[in-house]
Amino acid sequence: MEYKNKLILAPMVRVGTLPFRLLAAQYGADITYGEEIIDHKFVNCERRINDIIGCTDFVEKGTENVVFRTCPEERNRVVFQMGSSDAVRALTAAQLICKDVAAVDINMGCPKSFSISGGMGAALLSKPELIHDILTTLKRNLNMPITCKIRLLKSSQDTVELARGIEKTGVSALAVHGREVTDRPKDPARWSGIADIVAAVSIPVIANGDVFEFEDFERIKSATGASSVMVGRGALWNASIFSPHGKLHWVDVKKEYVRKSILWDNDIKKTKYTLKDMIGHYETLESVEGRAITKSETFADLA
Ligand SMILES: Cc1cc2nc3c(=O)[nH]c(=O)nc-3n(C[C@H](O)[C@H](O)[C@H](O)COP(=O)(O)O)c2cc1C
Repeated sequence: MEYKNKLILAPMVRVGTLPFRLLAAQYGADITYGEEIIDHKFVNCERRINDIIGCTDFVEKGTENVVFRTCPEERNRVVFQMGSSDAVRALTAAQLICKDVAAVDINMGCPKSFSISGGMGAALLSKPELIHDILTTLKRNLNMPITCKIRLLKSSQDTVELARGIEKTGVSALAVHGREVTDRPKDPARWSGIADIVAAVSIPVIANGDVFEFEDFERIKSATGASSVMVGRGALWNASIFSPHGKLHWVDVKKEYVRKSILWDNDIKKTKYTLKDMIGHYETLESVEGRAITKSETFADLA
């Protein structure tokens, strides 16, 4: 997969399932990341072809719990993002998925306590040897692009050193969320921190943070020098941000998301979470619609 000059849907837990990824791609996203999946969970999954819906499922053994659902249409643009703290386990998980996705990414930015306490996500940022171990193990054993997503460290020098170390592992690209681990989402992303990394490495850097309008794609590219751009909340609130023809009204995007969720039999809880975040950005969830979504238990209720 080529990482230059791409518009990319960011990995988002509960949001980045198959219907949302297809939604973003329909509006113009070139590459779509799945929600982070923890390797511990994934190694206990089995691959099943789902002929009824026309997709491929990875289901927790002994259950009907679909951990990851994909379909041939997105094969060449979907990135499987994984949480891991162990090279061998990461490889075992990646080997299960490698034929069904375009690339595998390791999450090195998640600040949540379950990630940090498990040695995953942002915990990796202070363990360059483990980063090296995980990325080189994946790189050597899989014939597909391997990438990772990091946050900024406290000093630009440390971040640049980290990025150079990551580049040496042979990854195909490096996604940089322009915030530090302790920053909150409302704190402005530091595009200058991303620019420092772009100047120091020669692999494609994917710039991420505070892209909310189509025009921001060019703004962040010229501010950072990055070749590609990744969007999180801007896409969650209106996935048509990727369209060069201008954003659609968010209500139309919401309807299309519900339609796709039904079509692909998405996890109802994840659809509800995504819808509430989407709607909550524009209006109160105390509305008739907001309360009805909260109460709904099935797609029939939601529809
Ligand atoms: C609901 C939600 C879930 C997220 N889940 C993940 C995740 O699974 N993996 C990850 O690397 N980042 C995750 N993030 C962070 C985003 O990928 C992105 O780095 C962050 O939102 C900054 O980009 P933005 O300013 O465009 O929103 C999540 C963000 C949101 C809002």
